[in-house]
Amino acid sequence: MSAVDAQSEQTGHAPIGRSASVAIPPPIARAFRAAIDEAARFVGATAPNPPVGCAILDRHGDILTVAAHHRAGMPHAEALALRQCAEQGLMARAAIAVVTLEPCNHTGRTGPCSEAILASPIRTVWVGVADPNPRVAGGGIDRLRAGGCAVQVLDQDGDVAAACRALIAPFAHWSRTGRAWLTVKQAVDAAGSMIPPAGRTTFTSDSALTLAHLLRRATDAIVTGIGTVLADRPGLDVRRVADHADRAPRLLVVCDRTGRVPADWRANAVARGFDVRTCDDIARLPEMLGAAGVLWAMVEAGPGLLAALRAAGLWDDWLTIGVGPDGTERLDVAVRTGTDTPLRLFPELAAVLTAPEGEACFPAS
Ligand SMILES: NC(=O)C1=CN([C@@H]2O[C@H](COP(=O)(O)OP(=O)(O)OC[C@H]3O[C@@H](n4cnc5c(N)ncnc54)[C@H](OP(=O)(O)O)[C@@H]3O)[C@@H](O)[C@H]2O)C=CC1
Ligand SMILES: Nc1c(N[C@@H]2O[C@H](COP(=O)(O)O)[C@@H](O)[C@H]2O)[nH]c(=O)[nH]c1=O
Repeated sequence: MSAVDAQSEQTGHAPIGRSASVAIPPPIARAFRAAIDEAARFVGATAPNPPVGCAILDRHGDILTVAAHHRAGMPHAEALALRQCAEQGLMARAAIAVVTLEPCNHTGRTGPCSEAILASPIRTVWVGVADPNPRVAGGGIDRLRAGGCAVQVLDQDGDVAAACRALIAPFAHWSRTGRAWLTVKQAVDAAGSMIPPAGRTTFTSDSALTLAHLLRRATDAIVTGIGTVLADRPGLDVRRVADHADRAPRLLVVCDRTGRVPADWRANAVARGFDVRTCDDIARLPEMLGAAGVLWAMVEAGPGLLAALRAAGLWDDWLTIGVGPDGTERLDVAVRTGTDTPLRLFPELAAVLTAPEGEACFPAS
């Protein structure tokens, strides 16, 4: 019996493969954490594919290798992890795969991961969350079971399962609706105003600005309003944080009904690598982004556009950063569609999300 199965037995929880509720044995939880962290490094690089991480363990629960999907067209996490195992001469010891998302069972840009796992010595698979993609939806798990693997899918509760769902929240939303996930990021000063002091475009703290750039890096597109473009001539590019996987958003959408985007600003944005488009009907914005392969977009706009998005219910989560009335740093998150928000991936925000009362703050003047 493996250490991992033994752990289940000692704790009295159902062993791998049963559908009954299971506590995650510590070696498996550790492997999930490693796979989640690796996948999180590529959030913002994989669209239209989801970010996925995979760890391969030996029968004692020791991690042999960890890998993630880097970008569409490149190997899936499981395929890369198996390749690393083989390259390192560790394949004979491979016994358990821990995958944040159900392995695929179709031939897309790469071969089916279920078959790659079945062709290896691995016979136990832990899955963080079933694939919401209708082309996969349970097929990978069924194929693995039919091929002789014991497969355990995590329960809905618990931090590990929540992190696996957070990783694919935009992908799940896009797969079901064709719409991009919209995160509004709003900076406010102590008086509740969004308008920066004269001569400046930002006013929040150093750490808040870093968080804003981390968010830019994690998303696939930035949405702004023509008022902001005209007032700030914003860069909206990723700075302040390293961009190891070339994750900077490629698409920049300006909500503008009157064709006022200045040619020189557009040319600058294009020179920085942006595909600049305009949107004259915000009702169509999520579909427009989704059709462009955007899973997750961040809105950085002024009070005019934010009020319109709020009134139309066109947001999935809403992050307010800045200074509270008492002068202290504030960080509020409102989540519209349950708790499966990708903002959970940011440690600073995970703390806010688990707070009993996440206060929502909506457009300031
Ligand atoms: N603190 C913060 O987080 C931020 C602050 N700002 C600040 O905000 C100020 C600019 O704010 P504001 O002038 O309100 O500009 P916005 O960036 O909010 O852009 C407003 C424009 O959005 C367009 N828009 C509004 N509703 C719709 C709709 N339904 N469909 C399509 N387009 C729509 C309109 O374009 P049209 O006129 O063509 O109809 C409108 O003029 C600046 O001072 C800037 O520094 C900006 C970003 C973030
Ligand atoms: N004022 C404000 C923000 N505002 C957003 O940042 C834009 C400037 O981006 P850039 O030109 O790339 O530095 C600005 O036009 C607006 O969209 N963001 C914040 O994190 N904190 C702030 O205080």
